[in-house]
Amino acid sequence: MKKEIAHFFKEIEVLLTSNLPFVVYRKPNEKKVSCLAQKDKTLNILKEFNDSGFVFAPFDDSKNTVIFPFKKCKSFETEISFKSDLETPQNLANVKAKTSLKKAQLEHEKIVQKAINFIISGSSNKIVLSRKEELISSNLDVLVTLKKMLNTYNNAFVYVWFHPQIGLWMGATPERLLSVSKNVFTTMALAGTQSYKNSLRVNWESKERDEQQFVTNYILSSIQKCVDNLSVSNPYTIKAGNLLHLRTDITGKLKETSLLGDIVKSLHPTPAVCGLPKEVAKEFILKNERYDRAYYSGFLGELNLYNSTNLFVNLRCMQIENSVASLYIGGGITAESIPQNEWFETVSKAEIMKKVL
Ligand SMILES: C=C(O[C@H]1C=CC=C(C(=O)O)[C@@H]1O)C(=O)O
Repeated sequence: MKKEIAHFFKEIEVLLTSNLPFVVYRKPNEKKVSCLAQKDKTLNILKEFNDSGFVFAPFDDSKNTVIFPFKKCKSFETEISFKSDLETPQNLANVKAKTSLKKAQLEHEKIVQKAINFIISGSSNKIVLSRKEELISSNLDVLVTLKKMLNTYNNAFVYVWFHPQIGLWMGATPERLLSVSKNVFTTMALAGTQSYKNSLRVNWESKERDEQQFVTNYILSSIQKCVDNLSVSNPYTIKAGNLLHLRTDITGKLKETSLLGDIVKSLHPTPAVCGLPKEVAKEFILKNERYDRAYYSGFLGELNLYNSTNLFVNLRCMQIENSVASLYIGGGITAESIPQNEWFETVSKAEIMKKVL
């Protein structure tokens, strides 16, 4: 059901106080903002990839994926323009760091160096390492933050997701895990980062080219058996907020015998968020990152909803608990990485969420 913009956000405001599970989201470059609100507080776990609803999956693929089943939800939507004109009153949030950044920098650079040594020893080609940055933010208004994300990040998948047993997550991710519509399959290899300085015409160093090529190769080998008529673009530069990334688009036709669940399982987690070989990198991450990634670098989105599947990788995201906003940020490490540069990359990525707080 389509609603007026003001009416739509009024309903979201009511949902935010209701303690019922819901998600509000807008797909990249679309005007439609959708809401799916579950009618009860059950925590529904995804069992089959032919279910229909909105899924929310953690990084660790041995853990459960949550689904808001379409049948148990009410859904409504609105349309906003591309002119970024949602009114956002001054956000009165008073944001400050909870822990010392200097200490976080030392810790991050230490595990990056450990990963570089591990890679140089021949055990792995690439490992994606991340960290969590906690901010104290009194007076944070989730609705204002959502509107700011919608205004600022047109080409991202923007969302707010809530379940009373899990909490509230929000983000603006530039990375599509996969889309399937009428057997047409689309995915992307996204990696490599540099700051945006008023131009998309930039030079990419071998470190970034290599880390992105690892992702492309991995995706192609994972989907080869399931997809016909594969078409692969050349890597090109895209803008995501204050950052630039390298991206390769991959499309094809799903074979009739291919199962969506098998494809998702073979893709996730891709080397854009985990590394190569996948199991070795995952083990390194779970052992060495000193925190739980939870839903950061998992995936989320529409599963068999309105005749298509649109899943995104949960990046540039944060979790809001009481007055603490936890930002999750990471980057790909290869043999050529320099620990201090990797730290600054996470600092730049953190800006994407800080800008909307
Ligand atoms: C892991 C993240 O970004 C991934 C996506 C794009 C570029 C990346 C990079 O340059 O390392 C990462 O692979 C993150 O934002 O937390």
